[in-house]
Amino acid sequence: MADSAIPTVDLSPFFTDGDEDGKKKAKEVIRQACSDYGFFQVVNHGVPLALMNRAMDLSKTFFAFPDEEKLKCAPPASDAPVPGGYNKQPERSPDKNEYVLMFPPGSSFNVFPTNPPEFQKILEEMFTYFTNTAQLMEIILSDCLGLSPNFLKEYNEDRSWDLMAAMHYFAATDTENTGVSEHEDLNLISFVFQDEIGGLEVQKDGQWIPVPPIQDTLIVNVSDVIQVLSNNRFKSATHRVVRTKGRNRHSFAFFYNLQGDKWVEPLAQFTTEIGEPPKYRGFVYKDYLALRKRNLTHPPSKREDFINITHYSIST
Ligand SMILES: O=C(O)CCC(=O)C(=O)O
Ligand SMILES: [Fe+2]
Repeated sequence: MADSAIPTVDLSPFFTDGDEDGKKKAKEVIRQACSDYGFFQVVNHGVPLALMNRAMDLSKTFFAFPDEEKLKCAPPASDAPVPGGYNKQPERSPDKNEYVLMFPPGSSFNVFPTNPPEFQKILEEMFTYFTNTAQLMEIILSDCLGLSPNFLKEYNEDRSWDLMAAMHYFAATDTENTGVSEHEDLNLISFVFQDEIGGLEVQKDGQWIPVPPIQDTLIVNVSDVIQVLSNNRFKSATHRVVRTKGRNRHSFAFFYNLQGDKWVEPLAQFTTEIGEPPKYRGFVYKDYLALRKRNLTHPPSKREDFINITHYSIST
């Protein structure tokens, strides 16, 4: 079955001392999944399940409020890299969703709903746990790439651009069902926690594979920066969200990110040191972010003209 093809990895060996064999086996599955798909799921990932369920319930409560209530935490004018707070996709966008976006707890860019009252605290807790799991994941991915386990951590220690979105997708209509159009995430590593409705799909060999909702799992997605650093060893997965008729969908997406001034280019370990040509020219991360934002503010008329990471590809 196509949908069972997304591997699920148990991360518990990484939370207990001594299970070297368990760690090795998990890393082997992750390494393979990252080069085949850029997508896998994890269980026993360290994020408390009661917290995840509570966050999902509160998010459903928030998004069921009238616009007037939700707009109380609309983004104020600020120099944030992306607007924190409540956002709804513009009418002209094919993506029919709304979301609350946050930076790390304590960030001056954050604007939180005050209703339901517990929502802010629970969002902040989710963010902290997601960050811890992402820090574990960056050690695992560094290792899987044959780099020193601290490589990615040392490459970017600045956590101030990390993001989390609580998302709500409207039910599909008779004529359209796009939740999020096909894309690759631009950051380092993404996590998705989806509700029981499903709709997330990942592309492999030109086919769309549904990622079925499995309770208590997190979906892990390798993103563009890892693909560039690894000179395509690991894939940044193309994915999308398809909406369901008659059912609203909720999810959380966490984006473990780079600080905007970071320089991104294929690492020497995957190019000069092994005599392979780089597949990308280098760029400043925030310049790429600005181009991707332009896709949304000034959408090109043809899908193929949307900027993605191939903008920096070196043709061979
Ligand atoms: O809601 C989801 O399942 C995924 C959302 C997503 O891919 C994104 O926001 O980049
Ligand atoms: Fe995404």
